[in-house]
Amino acid sequence: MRPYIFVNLAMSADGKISTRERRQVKISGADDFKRVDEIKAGADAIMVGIGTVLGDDPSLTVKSPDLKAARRARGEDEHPLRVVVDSMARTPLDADILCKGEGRRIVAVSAAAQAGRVEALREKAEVVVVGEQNTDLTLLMHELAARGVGRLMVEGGGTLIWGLFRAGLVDELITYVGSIVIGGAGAPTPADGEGFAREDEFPRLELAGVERVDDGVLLRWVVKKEVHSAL
Ligand SMILES: NC(=O)c1ccc[n+]([C@@H]2O[C@H](COP(=O)([O-])OP(=O)(O)OC[C@H]3O[C@@H](n4cnc5c(N)ncnc54)[C@H](O)[C@@H]3O)[C@@H](O)[C@H]2O)c1
Ligand SMILES: Nc1nc(=O)c(N)c(NC[C@H](O)[C@H](O)[C@H](O)COP(=O)(O)O)[nH]1
Repeated sequence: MRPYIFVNLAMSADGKISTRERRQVKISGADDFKRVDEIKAGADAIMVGIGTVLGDDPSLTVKSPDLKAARRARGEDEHPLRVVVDSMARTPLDADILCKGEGRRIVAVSAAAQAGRVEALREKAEVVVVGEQNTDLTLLMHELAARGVGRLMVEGGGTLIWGLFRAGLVDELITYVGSIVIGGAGAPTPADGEGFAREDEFPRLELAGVERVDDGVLLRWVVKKEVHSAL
């Protein structure tokens, strides 16, 4: 059992999700940010990697008062459960994701995380320990499903997104392509990490939507499920 997992990100026309110094770039336009708020409000949980927390300090809160009221009317917290994948428990205790907006938080660490840091985080969030060195994403998804998470939105960054693809955990990829060029050989992209090397490893996608939004393009793919040859 695991949640339905959809990745939503914005990238420049040349495929970067931030600058080579990992500085956040406003890529989406007003309409796309509004769409992001809507899908965030419709999610049970929203997830980022620790690199995004350290780089952007996002709160991952729902912005629209109407959307927050609709969540409350459904008996839900104003904001989705916020999840940080943080193998070594490096989430700062004053991070916006832990401090801004009411609602539940989970920090997912590995057994290798330093005990003192884990204990300190327990004051601000539920800490889930899954995996030895690296947070085990598959086990984490079972933990989230066990807590009632049916729809999980992943915002990034590139390392986490590649890790999710490698574990076969992505059901849908939504990419907003903005009308800027960022460049930089080392600038983060939607899927970083180790990367796939062999053709037969590449996740295959089915294009489910193409839409002009603001001054860019919104692409929606459904990830094809591997068909294991019947042995
Ligand atoms: N444009 C966008 O839509 C968007 C969205 C989010 C983040 N970003 C950008 O992405 C950059 C951050 O990306 P990043 O790759 O540095 O960091 P990240 O957010 O992907 O976090 C990486 C960390 O998360 C943990 N982690 C990630 N994958 C894991 C896995 N498979 N198993 C276990 N632990 C895992 C590890 O601790 C790892 O160090 C920032 O510059 C941020 O601005 C852009
Ligand atoms: N969809 C999208 N378009 C962008 O142009 C951009 N830079 C991001 N980056 C992802 C980052 O995680 C979000 O920008 C934070 O979620 C905003 O921070 P808040 O949650 O509002 O605190 N995401």
